[in-house]
Amino acid sequence: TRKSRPQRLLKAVEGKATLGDPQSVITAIDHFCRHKEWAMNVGDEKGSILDSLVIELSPVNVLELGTYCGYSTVRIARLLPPGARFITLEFNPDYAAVARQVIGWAGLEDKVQLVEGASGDWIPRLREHFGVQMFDLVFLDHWKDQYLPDTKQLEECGLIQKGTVLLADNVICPGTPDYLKYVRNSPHYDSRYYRSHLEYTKVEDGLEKSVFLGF
Ligand SMILES: Nc1ncc2ncn(CCCCCNC(=O)c3cc(-c4ccc(F)cc4)cc(O)c3O)c2n1
Ligand SMILES: [Mg+2]
Repeated sequence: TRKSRPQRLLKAVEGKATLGDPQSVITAIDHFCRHKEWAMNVGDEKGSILDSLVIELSPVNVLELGTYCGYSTVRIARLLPPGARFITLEFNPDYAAVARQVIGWAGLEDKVQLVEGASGDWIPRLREHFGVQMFDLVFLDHWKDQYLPDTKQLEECGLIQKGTVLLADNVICPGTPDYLKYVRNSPHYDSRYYRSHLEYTKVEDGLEKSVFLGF
């Protein structure tokens, strides 16, 4: 059977990137998505905003919801301080298989724990399974209608505490209206929109950064 798009994306990485060099993996994926086949990575424009926020925050405990091919996983992991821990959840086993290889090609496999499964099932188990107390940064990039229920579940499980930063992709396109309303109207979050474009296109999209102020 014909290879899937993630598998073709991986081939582009293997053909162009340098083993152990995260930047070359990022460049190879962006080139493939811009010139060969569009894919739903956060991309280079929003990726630069993501980079600057990770550098500024220097998070120790990071959670990513929705790994896909591991593009944002590599972007984040390459900037983390030594000793940081990064858990990324992926629902789709085919995406997860590709992401493991992309992360491996970047030489970042020791910094990332890729967990296969649905966020809703895993969030209540993160503390006892991984011994993580709270997250400094949560990057939301999975099903758009899951952003809000998962945020509420993270709050209830005490995995979001004062100072935790939620960074949400696609708040305009495809859009996450209920999540946006919640974080922008809640007195417990200080929210800010970083205007950008849908990856590899001229369509408007952006990232919403929401800092939890504590209950
Ligand atoms: N619960 C749970 N737990 C864990 C999980 N892991 C994966 N999933 C399922 C997530 C499936 C992929 C999510 N991402 C997107 O849908 C997405 C789409 C577009 C887009 C597409 C077409 C257009 F025309 C315009 C924009 C652009 C983006 O940047 C996107 O991120 C999970 N679910
Ligand atoms: Mg996205």
